[in-house]
Amino acid sequence: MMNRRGRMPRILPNWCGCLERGQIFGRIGTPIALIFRATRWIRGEFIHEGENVLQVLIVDDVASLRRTLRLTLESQGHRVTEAGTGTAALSMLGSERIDLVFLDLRLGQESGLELLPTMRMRSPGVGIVVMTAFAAVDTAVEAMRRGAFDYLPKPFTPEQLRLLLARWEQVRGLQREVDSLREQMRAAVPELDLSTDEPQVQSTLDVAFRVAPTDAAVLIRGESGTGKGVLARAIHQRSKRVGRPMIPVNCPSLSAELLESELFGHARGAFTGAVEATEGKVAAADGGTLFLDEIGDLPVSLQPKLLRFLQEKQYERVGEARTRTADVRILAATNRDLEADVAAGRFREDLLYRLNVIELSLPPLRERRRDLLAIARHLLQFFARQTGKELHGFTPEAEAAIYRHRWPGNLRELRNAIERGVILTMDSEVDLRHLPHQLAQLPSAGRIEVGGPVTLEALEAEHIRRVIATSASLEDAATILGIDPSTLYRKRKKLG
Ligand SMILES: Nc1ncnc2c1ncn2[C@@H]1O[C@H](COP(=O)(O)OP(=O)(O)OP(=O)(O)O)[C@@H](O)[C@H]1O
Repeated sequence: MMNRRGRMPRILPNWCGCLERGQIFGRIGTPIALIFRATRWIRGEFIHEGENVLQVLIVDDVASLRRTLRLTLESQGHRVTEAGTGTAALSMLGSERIDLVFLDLRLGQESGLELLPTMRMRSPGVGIVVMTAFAAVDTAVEAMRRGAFDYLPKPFTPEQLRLLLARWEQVRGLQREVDSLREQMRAAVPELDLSTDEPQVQSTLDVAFRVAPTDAAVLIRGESGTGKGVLARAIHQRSKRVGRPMIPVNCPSLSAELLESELFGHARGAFTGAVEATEGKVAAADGGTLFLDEIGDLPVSLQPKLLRFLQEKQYERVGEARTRTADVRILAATNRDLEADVAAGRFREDLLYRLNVIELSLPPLRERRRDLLAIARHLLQFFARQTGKELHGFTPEAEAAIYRHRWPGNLRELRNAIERGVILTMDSEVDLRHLPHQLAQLPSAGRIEVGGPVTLEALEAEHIRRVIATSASLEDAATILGIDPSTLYRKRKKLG
């Protein structure tokens, strides 16, 4: 392998082995580290400060071994601190920023293996590499089981160490990427609060979470936008398959042929354009969950194949005779009347029975009056965080309008409306004028109810608006409301 200057690096001797025996660097450790670094700089291998520089803690009861490792690490550009006991190591982990720990498994009377879980608890993101002169596979396995990142047998060469550090850098990079993607997801998708004050929704959630850990097929029914996909994910997250993927398949999005290939995969050359073999979503969901959205739109020709897969866990790729198996839990959702589809011959009855071992039903939002404002406020705070705005909530008029609207698009429509409101407002509240115009239309009679989940302010605003609308003058309205006309004038101005 060539270095950055295009020269072949020399094979490095086993410095660590020498050092363990010779101890010659004990008194002149730092100058030697500088010479090491200068040599590496001349050879074009210099590590810039701040770039890939790790903060390393060496935990070993033998001072000479700590020094040996320290020299090698410092020569590679890293910063090192040392601890001779478990107690000292734990206190450093609690007080300093440490990226990586080299932990000797034999710490005098203490056992590094015993210390490992406490270290991880003290500093969850830290990487721990265990070292021992008594290299044994079972100790290594046990150390990894307790959360060690890697295992380094003693003696080791600088090259072994360099490879290990490079691997740690790679893992750290991936972890950072995962964290940043998670952050982006959190920003894009509201942290969903499934809690509810509606008894019907609560009993649906109770059943959902009771069946979640089993492998039973679940059919979720509800109008479009009622949160069927969200409920499916919540079930998957509470199942024992949570470490494996949940793969969604949108049944109406493709023709029967393409959907079959999307589900079960195809062999190379199975049809025009099939230049490569694909494994399909069933295989991708092996060990996990397959979420079949809009199952009512599954083409009739595909229904027997899905039924067979549900019964026998077996399938074939398109254009291939070989039978394959996959261990997949099926969750399905529909907004259609599947019984009517069965009666009309559009959906197989046996497939319906297989799919709805457990049936869950989500009501439309217009039937979740007790939850409506709580969900709206939750979404407002989510979008406020996302846009960096500090919002106190909705104006009473906005709340009244949210409460009386029928929400034909259900939670999806509500989410979009609140997002729009948060984006448009320049004040500390979201007002009716920031919400979609449909919400500003006059209420159909009786939508806002005394005793409903609505604030006093919203109730007052609605009452004032209706009394003014049906009174001949402001004075008449004030008389009906039992307040001074000037007070009513002020309130009316405030209500816009
Ligand atoms: N409890 C909730 N709180 C806030 N928003 C929610 C909630 N449940 C669902 N949503 C939002 O509503 C939208 C629709 O949800 P989802 O896709 O799960 O509905 P669906 O019933 O599967 O819709 P479709 O039938 O059209 O596929 C999504 O944007 C989702 O984030």
